[in-house]
Amino acid sequence: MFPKVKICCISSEEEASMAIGYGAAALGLVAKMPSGPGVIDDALIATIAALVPPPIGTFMLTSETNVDEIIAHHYRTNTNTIQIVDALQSGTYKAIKTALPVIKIVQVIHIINEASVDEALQIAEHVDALLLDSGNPNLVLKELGGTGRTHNWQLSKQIVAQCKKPVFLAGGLKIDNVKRAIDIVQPYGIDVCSGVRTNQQLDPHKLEVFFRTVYA
Ligand SMILES: O=C(O)c1ccccc1N[C@@H]1O[C@H](COP(=O)(O)O)[C@@H](O)[C@H]1O
Repeated sequence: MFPKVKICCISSEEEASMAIGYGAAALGLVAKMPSGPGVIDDALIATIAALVPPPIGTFMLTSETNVDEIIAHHYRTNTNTIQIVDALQSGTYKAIKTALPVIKIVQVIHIINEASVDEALQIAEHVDALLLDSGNPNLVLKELGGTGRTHNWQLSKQIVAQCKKPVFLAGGLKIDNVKRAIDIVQPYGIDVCSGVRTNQQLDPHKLEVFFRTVYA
């Protein structure tokens, strides 16, 4: 089976339409971050999300780590999915589910070393899906995604093999490496930002070739 494709860093209604037109199953809308190229403001996230038809997923990427702040952030953007890009510092996933029962929760795990595998498998029990990325939340200026870098796919492969929830693979995916990444990791979905952009704009040619490569 082919993986679902999530196109991230959507920055306008036009980019949303283009990504959906080429076959995106989900769109990523990046809110305020400590670093990264894809950030847009909450009002624009809400505007784009409201225009996206079902069953397309609208993922609001939040760097909030406090559950009350995450819930408040959701109410400002109203996407159907919350992608949490950093580790929870206070509160529980259950509290988010109780407050927002129909909203899907996707937790990002930044693949750093073998310990990331245990972290992923433990957190998977509490969320709807995982997304494996290449950031480093331990840096002084946190990297929470949008790095354009790949990570150790052997660790991601271990997570997919053992995890009972859907797993998206992200981090530096592009036309030249996406097929190999899929063959190795066998993810439920793949997620791309910089690999389908030119000068930070969504590039229709790269998108077309990317989808063709994924579905080959
Ligand atoms: O793009 C950003 O600005 C960003 C910032 C902070 C967290 C996540 C961000 N984007 C996400 O990062 C992944 C990987 O991006 P890339 O393909 O390596 O460029 C992507 O899924 C975006 O969702």
